[in-house]
Amino acid sequence: MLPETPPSPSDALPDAGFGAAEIPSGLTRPVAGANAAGEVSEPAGGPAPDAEPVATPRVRRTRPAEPAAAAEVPARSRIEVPTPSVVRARERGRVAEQNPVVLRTEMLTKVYGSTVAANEVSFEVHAGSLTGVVGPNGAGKTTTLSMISGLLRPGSGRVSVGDVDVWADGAAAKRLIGTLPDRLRLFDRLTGGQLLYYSGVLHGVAEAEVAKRSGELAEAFGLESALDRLVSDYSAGMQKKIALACSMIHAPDVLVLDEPFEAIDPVSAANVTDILEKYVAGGGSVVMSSHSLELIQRVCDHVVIIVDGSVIAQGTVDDVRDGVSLEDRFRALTGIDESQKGLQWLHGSSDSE
Ligand SMILES: Nc1ncnc2c1ncn2[C@@H]1O[C@H](COP(=O)(O)OP(=O)(O)OP(=O)(O)O)[C@@H](O)[C@H]1O
Repeated sequence: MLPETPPSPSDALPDAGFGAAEIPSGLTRPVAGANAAGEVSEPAGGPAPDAEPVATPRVRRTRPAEPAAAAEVPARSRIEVPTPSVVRARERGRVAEQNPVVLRTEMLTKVYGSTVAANEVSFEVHAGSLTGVVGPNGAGKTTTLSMISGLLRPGSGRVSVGDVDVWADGAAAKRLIGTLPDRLRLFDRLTGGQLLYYSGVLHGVAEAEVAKRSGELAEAFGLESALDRLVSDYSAGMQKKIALACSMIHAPDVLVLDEPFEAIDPVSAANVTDILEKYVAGGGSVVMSSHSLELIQRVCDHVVIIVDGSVIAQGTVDDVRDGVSLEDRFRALTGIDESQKGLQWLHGSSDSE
């Protein structure tokens, strides 16, 4: 039963032990080739792109032990320089290519009257990969992501997560997929805590585990103090964050996120990036759309470019951008500069001249 007051993070988690940007340990997933410490190595047998999804036990991350004694502290402490996201993404892209395919779209098509919103869209996502889906307005990104996450029935084509056909076995697929849909339609007369509670139990997570994960997710997304408030009273960015948290609470294999960074402030965006990077480092996979090509280039290891419903380029970010910035590549592929040429009346002299 739903508690009248949703479980407070502090009640549920006496000492969760996670920093503000740390993803809850229960949400990490195994990666093919990961050792007990969660480090990834290439499989001995080489690439296995069509292998079944990973079924090894989850990788649990533990805190390193405290230094035993002051005498162990080196005379001059080393300054830790964090690896930039872009370097991590490049390395992750290489490793992910060796991992099994967890998500596959095959010839996904959706037609509205005379508009072909998605035209035979086919691509694959490997375990441990962060894939960006980009394209101009109206290109078909939301249509494609909605068909992947089981929210919009394709006209034709197939989408599978592991060996589950999303449109043949929706219930099984929804346990494997976490979704942040376009145009959030949240049950906003619930509190944030209640929304997390329902998202968890409706995905079959045990109540005690939901309480634990809710606390950890609220802490990770900086929403601890907002859990007792109605979601309708949240700001746009807070609503996005609670929706993201809800998409993760059942520790899915794949996150399908439509513009997860929209309306989120820069500090929170860095925090969300960190959460997503840790999720994929634990073996999860993310497919997300964004209009920020700078963000996609920095954070994602793979990219799919869709124009007029069709995939016009896909692969690792480095392969697709081919030595120039992703934005320059995108402009060249989509001809977006060309489409602006007819606006001289706006850019130049006034009508009265
Ligand atoms: N329910 C609908 N009925 C009719 N046409 C639709 C419907 N949904 C989407 N479309 C059309 O399908 C095309 C693709 O839309 P979609 O929302 O997938 O694009 P998008 O790439 O997500 O765009 P944006 O970047 O603006 O969010 C557009 O031409 C859109 O007008």
